[in-house]
Amino acid sequence: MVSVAILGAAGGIGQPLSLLMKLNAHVTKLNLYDIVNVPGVAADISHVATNSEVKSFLGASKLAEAVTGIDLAIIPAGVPRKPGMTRDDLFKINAGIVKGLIEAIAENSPRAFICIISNPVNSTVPIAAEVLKKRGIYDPKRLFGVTTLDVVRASRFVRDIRPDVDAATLRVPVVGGHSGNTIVPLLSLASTPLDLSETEVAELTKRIQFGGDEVVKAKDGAGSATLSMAYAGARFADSLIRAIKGETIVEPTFIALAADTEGAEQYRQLGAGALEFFAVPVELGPQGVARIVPLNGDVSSGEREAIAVAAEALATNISTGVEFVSPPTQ
Ligand SMILES: NC(=O)c1ccc[n+]([C@@H]2O[C@H](COP(=O)([O-])OP(=O)(O)OC[C@H]3O[C@@H](n4cnc5c(N)ncnc54)[C@H](O)[C@@H]3O)[C@@H](O)[C@H]2O)c1
Ligand SMILES: O=C(O)C[C@H](O)C(=O)O
Repeated sequence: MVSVAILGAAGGIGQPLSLLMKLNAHVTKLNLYDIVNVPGVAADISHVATNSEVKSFLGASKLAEAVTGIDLAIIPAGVPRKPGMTRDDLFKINAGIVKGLIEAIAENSPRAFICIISNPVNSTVPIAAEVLKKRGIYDPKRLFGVTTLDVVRASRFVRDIRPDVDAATLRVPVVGGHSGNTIVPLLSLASTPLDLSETEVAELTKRIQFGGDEVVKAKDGAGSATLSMAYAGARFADSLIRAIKGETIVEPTFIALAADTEGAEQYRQLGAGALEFFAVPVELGPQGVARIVPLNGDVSSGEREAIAVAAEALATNISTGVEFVSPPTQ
């Protein structure tokens, strides 16, 4: 029995993500919540011949009910980028949306696992943590910023220049955060040695860091990645659900390093320093984060420099999120 709520279910990500979660055989209850259009989406998806029960929740008055009795909330609610915008430009609108949704989850399903897709992830995850801390129910093992799309892109973009590599099984650890130069792919530690030239590493790194921009540009004002994100979000949610049921699965995700203080140490020394949140490879288990997985070798000097750049930007993104909920006292 796994009950999942998708908040922002009628959106560009929400719709295909809801469909993919309907296809997930572990899911028994699927609550679809949005402030517009969700009855049609839920009616449509409810006809798919799997055993889960789909319910529609439209508007703020239904939010509490949508998140009552759930094991897992997946949150793609909020506005996407248009050309020329950074993810940080979304903060003004999305910060308040995420805060409100987390408050409802905290009130009605305080032990639910929470996966945040809404951008800027580097700040919306700290917002969520702060809301949960204020309520005294924060468990860093149960809160995740979904960075799976960066890992998915890394595997696929490597294949573009190494056609002998299997994009579906190649794993490139991606650490840091989820925006521009906070995204740090560790190509030197890919699951298959890639033997890349310096130029190839530089070009691939840049493409992985700014892969989102390719989609924003191609959609030309109609939003950002939705279908690849739904795939990535469904993959992360499936991994988490299977881990809750007892499988051991590793996925990179943006979490509180406090979730595994011992495992975090290697990443702190690599450049995460005192940052509260960082994307790291995480072994998932029945309680969420089971442990932070150590890297399987030494990072290159270029990767170490990229982590330092990421850490500086992340420090600002994280405090912007924290201070949105807990403004500093003068
Ligand atoms: N983490 C990632 O890798 C990643 C990847 C792609 C997109 N994103 C982010 O995901 C978010 C959604 O993108 P999209 O393309 O689906 O946007 P979209 O505009 O197509 O859909 C967003 C949905 O959220 C709903 N919404 C707005 N306010 C809400 C509220 N208070 N409660 C519930 N639902 C609400 C809207 O009605 C809409 O249906 C954006 O912030 C985008 O930047 C993140
Ligand atoms: O690029 C965006 O704004 C959406 C998302 O974060 C992505 O990486 O595709």
